[in-house]
Amino acid sequence: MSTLRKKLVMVGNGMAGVRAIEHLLKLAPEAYEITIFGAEPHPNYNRIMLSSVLAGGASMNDIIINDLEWYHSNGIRLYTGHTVTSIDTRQKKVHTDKGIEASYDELILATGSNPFMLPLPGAEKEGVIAFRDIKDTQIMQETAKTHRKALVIGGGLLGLEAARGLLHLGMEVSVVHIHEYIMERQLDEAASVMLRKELEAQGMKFLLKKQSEAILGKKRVKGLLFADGEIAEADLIVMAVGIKPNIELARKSGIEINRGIIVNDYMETNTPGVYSVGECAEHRGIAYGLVAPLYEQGAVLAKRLAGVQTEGYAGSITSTKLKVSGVDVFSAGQFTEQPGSRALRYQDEIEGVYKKLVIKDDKLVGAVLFGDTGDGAQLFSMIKNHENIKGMEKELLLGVSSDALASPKGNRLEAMADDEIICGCNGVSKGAIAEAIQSGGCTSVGAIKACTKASASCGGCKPLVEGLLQIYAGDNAVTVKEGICGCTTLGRDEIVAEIKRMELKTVKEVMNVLDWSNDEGCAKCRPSLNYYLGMLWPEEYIDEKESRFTNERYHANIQKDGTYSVVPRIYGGVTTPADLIKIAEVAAKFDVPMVKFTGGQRLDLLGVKKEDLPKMWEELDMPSGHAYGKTLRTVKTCVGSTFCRFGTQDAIGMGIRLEKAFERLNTPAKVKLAVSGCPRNCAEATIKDFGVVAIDGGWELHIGGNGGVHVRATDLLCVVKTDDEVLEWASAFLQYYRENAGWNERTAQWVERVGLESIKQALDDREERLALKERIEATLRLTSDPWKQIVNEPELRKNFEPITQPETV
Ligand SMILES: Cc1cc2nc3c(=O)[nH]c(=O)nc-3n(C[C@H](O)[C@H](O)[C@H](O)COP(=O)(O)OP(=O)(O)OC[C@H]3O[C@@H](n4cnc5c(N)ncnc54)[C@H](O)[C@@H]3O)c2cc1C
Ligand SMILES: NC(=O)c1ccc[n+]([C@@H]2O[C@H](COP(=O)([O-])OP(=O)(O)OC[C@H]3O[C@@H](n4cnc5c(N)ncnc54)[C@H](O)[C@@H]3O)[C@@H](O)[C@H]2O)c1
Ligand code: SF4
Ligand code: FES
Repeated sequence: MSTLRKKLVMVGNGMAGVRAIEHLLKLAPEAYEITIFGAEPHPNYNRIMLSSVLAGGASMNDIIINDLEWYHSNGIRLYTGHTVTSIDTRQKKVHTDKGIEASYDELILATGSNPFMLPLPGAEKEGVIAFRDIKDTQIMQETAKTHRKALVIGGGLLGLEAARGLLHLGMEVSVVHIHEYIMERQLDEAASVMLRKELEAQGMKFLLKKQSEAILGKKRVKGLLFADGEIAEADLIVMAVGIKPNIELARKSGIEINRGIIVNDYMETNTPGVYSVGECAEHRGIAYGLVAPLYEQGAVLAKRLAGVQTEGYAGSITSTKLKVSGVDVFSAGQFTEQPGSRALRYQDEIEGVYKKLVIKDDKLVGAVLFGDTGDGAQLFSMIKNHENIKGMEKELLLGVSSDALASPKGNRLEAMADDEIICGCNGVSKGAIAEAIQSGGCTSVGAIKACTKASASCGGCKPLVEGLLQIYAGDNAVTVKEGICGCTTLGRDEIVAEIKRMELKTVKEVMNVLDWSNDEGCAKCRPSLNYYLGMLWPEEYIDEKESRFTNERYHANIQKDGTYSVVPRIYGGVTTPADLIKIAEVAAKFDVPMVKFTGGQRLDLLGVKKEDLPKMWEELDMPSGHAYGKTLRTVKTCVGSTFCRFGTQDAIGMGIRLEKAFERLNTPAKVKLAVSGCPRNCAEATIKDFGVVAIDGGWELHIGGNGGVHVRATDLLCVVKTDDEVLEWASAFLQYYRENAGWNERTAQWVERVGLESIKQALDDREERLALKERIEATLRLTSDPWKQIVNEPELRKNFEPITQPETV
């Protein structure tokens, strides 16, 4: 090693510091003789992934970022298990607890944070730990083998990830949170409630608005006492109530500190030759606790040490993604409204999706996503780049398609600068990924992950990595089959095939036999399995109510204010004076705040209290309109030849016949039909899932249409002559859709995915059509009106009594 090299010493062998060294080695490999002291007995590892290790998604070996060979080959002297105890800033020397002394020309303090431990009486007992490092993770893994009850104090990112991991290890887990809403530092109330409900469905319990007072037990923890006098039993308590920058060494050495070690834009402390980077550093009043900003700091520090021109570090906007399998939560920037900003919200209780965008001066400044976080990375990029989004607000809120995100210059990804960071967790830029694809020959996300580490931690950047793969690898891009959710690697077709082959009959059995990673499943797989099992075994399978969304469990559409709606079935949109009088009387008797005609030609009684639902249905004595859930909704008709002078066929008669044939049918997603009496198509049949349009001497049958956000016109399936043929084709089409589409896949998406020709081919053969018709009729014969059942069974009526416990989704 050259004696001309300056001596660089780093205290702390964690993610931020070593990242800065990696950069420095690229910029000036010969400039320094480097020595690193790390208190932990390990080489640099990915702390972020401890959550995955706990939840069974990675092993300890997977999380090593730089192995000992890396230090060796880069000429770095590494002291693991050494804590630096003092710095002599005048002599420029550091000392460790094991008696080592090292002199430096430049010193980096990268000491990270310490977990904040609540100073409760009894906090020193055995079984009370934090969740910060490999040692803590190992203690949790070991404890789960011999003990059952775990309490996690703190419902933030770390607490929830710890709790999910402990559930995976088979423990009973309750999260103790001081506020009413979990993750209040990242989420608004709506998203927080949705998250809690989903985690409850996965088996996690919550003790909210609880102030911990003392830890009980003799040598080992036995329980936790709260300020309200209640006690929760515990064999293990994990504290996850935040972190505090590790500044003790700096304080003792006279380096300027506040909450963290104070640094300027070049990561310099007030002491010449001493720098700080990572969670221990405080820049412009902020000490960050996420890796993306720390990596940005590291890049600036490396340039400074290498003598490369840099504009300095100007602070970061941050984004977070909860790493819990089966739960998609994303938060970025300023997620609450402030004076001068406004928020746009979208909530779909049925799909379990919530989106909120906060906009200021026509720029996106913050976002919260729950249930569908696919757009998170793109939205975050728009926030960071202060892009003007005027005119794009609606598209951004309603499921961003790549078109909506296309910048005026073309695709946003293409327009991004090469040095823009794509993977915040691992600090990987667009340029690095492009190079891995173009020069490194990577053709899949897995290969890019192995080569650059992009998408190796929280996975939030995966959609962007996939996008870059499409741009740079084009047709060579290998898309890897995805599981239906994070609980399994199996796709829809494999699961259905295995259920059939092994004759699996319950949701639990499927999860056990097919090796689900989450014992309780998640909001995506539970309802999917419930549907597939019901579709495959109509006679034996008993619908699992807990696998359904609120609307389907209460057979009513929940409204934004928590009330419900009542929609009786009105076949083909045709009613009678007697039915209208009955509806009006019930609406008046129960003080229904609003009665509205729906787009599906029926009457919607809105604002109904849950407890009134059974009584109202009893008095109405009409079939349920199923205006909720995944089933046949309406059959819209025009007046057809009955009254219209253009009509060539009886559209009303055909509509009523279809609605009576398929009402109560369970389908992968909601299904709407329409019948028009001539090609003028007044019933808008060509934007329905199954549309029937009269022509001279017969009917055109159309499939795969959709109104709403993503409008799609139907494809023509065939032309038939008789009414019976319409029924035959409709039956065959609907059953084929039931048997082949993914749960929650509308016919429009399904037709696009499998192609019109494949459906035509499958239905072309009459024998096959009749077999499908026979199967749908067998299923339909087993259905009954849900409200008739509820009205007549006192046990079922009890579900509608007011409840005080939170509902689970
Ligand atoms: C379980 C878990 C999950 C996380 N998930 C995410 C995530 O998904 N996304 C995200 O952005 N962030 C996440 N974080 C936060 C992220 O891990 C930290 O922000 C990051 O590790 C901080 O890096 P650092 O180098 O500043 O500190 P650290 O990684 O803590 O490294 C500091 C090192 O310095 C050592 N040290 C301290 N004092 C001395 C001394 N005097 N002498 C020698 N050595 C010393 C410490 O032992 C430690 O090893 C997570 C954290 C945890 C614990
Ligand atoms: N997915 C991720 O990005 C991820 C995952 C894990 C950790 N981290 C990072 O690690 C650090 C530590 O995470 P954290 O969740 O501990 O910190 P945090 O500060 O984000 O959250 C702590 C939570 O504990 C709650 N709390 C505080 N005092 C309490 C008390 N007495 N009783 C009950 N609850 C109490 C707070 O209300 C808060 O919600 C953070 O910087 C975090 O960003 C990030
Ligand atoms: S679609 Fe034809 S038959 Fe039906 S109302 Fe319109 S014009 Fe009349
Ligand atoms: S942003 Fe977390 S893995 Fe890429």
